[in-house]
Amino acid sequence: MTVLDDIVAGVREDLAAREAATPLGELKERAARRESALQCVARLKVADAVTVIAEVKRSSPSKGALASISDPAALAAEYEKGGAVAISVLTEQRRFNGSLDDLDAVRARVDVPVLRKDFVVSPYQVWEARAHGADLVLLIVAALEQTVLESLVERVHSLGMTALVEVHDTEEVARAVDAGARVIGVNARDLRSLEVDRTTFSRVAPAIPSDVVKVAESGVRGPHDVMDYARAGADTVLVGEALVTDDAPRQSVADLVAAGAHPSLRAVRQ
Ligand SMILES: O=C(O)c1ccccc1NCC(=O)[C@H](O)[C@H](O)COP(=O)(O)O
Repeated sequence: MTVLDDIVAGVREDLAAREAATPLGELKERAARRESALQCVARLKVADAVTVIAEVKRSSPSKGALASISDPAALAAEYEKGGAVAISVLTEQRRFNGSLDDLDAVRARVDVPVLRKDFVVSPYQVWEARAHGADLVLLIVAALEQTVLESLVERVHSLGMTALVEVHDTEEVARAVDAGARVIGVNARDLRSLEVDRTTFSRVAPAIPSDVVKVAESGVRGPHDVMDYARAGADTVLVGEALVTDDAPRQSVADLVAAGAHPSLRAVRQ
């Protein structure tokens, strides 16, 4: 069993408990009372700059505890002030110590789009995401059969949200495109081995169609990595560990945003 298989097995158990506690009809009513989801594509991909998605991440299978984050909304507000175009909130409980309460708190505090970052395997979790105010939902190709992936992308988009479809190789890019992805994330972290290889993006991104937003996920340690991902064609970068372990997250986000807008990148981005 890979790490990803193990995480998904735990997610399915927790999901069954929530489904027993809250009927889908109730979730749909809550979702209907929410304001419409924010449109994300034009916010993630802007002219002349690589944008930054900042993540609320307490722990991870690869590193264990990273940060206690007693007030995820306050951290998200700092990220927003630093210039993050979206906030990623890990809601998986067992391995990342996240929750839907974190998503609620962040949603209530920030005006930028919020990503539900979890291991989504069922339409129920997509409705949950909308009911809790998410604008973006992560779908991991490696965790989903193609027909399930296609139906989840369709469900995310039909609820007005945007699917961030995560891949790790060019075969998965083809599956993501076939499923209708408008935003594709290339994860430098192999979810089976947990190894981080920052060259993954430059190898995989050329297979992504030009009209699809390209997200470079994982492994950003500082501004130089943002610039490397920008040179390799990223439209936006998703950063977790480097920000939650930093004493000055607002300034750190601002530094990454400044790197993404560095004048030397304009030539490569045209
Ligand atoms: O972070 C992990 O160890 C991990 C393990 C297994 C599945 C997913 C995992 N992380 C989720 C992510 O993709 C990252 O949180 C995100 O891309 C930010 O990465 P980083 O900046 O390296 O924290």
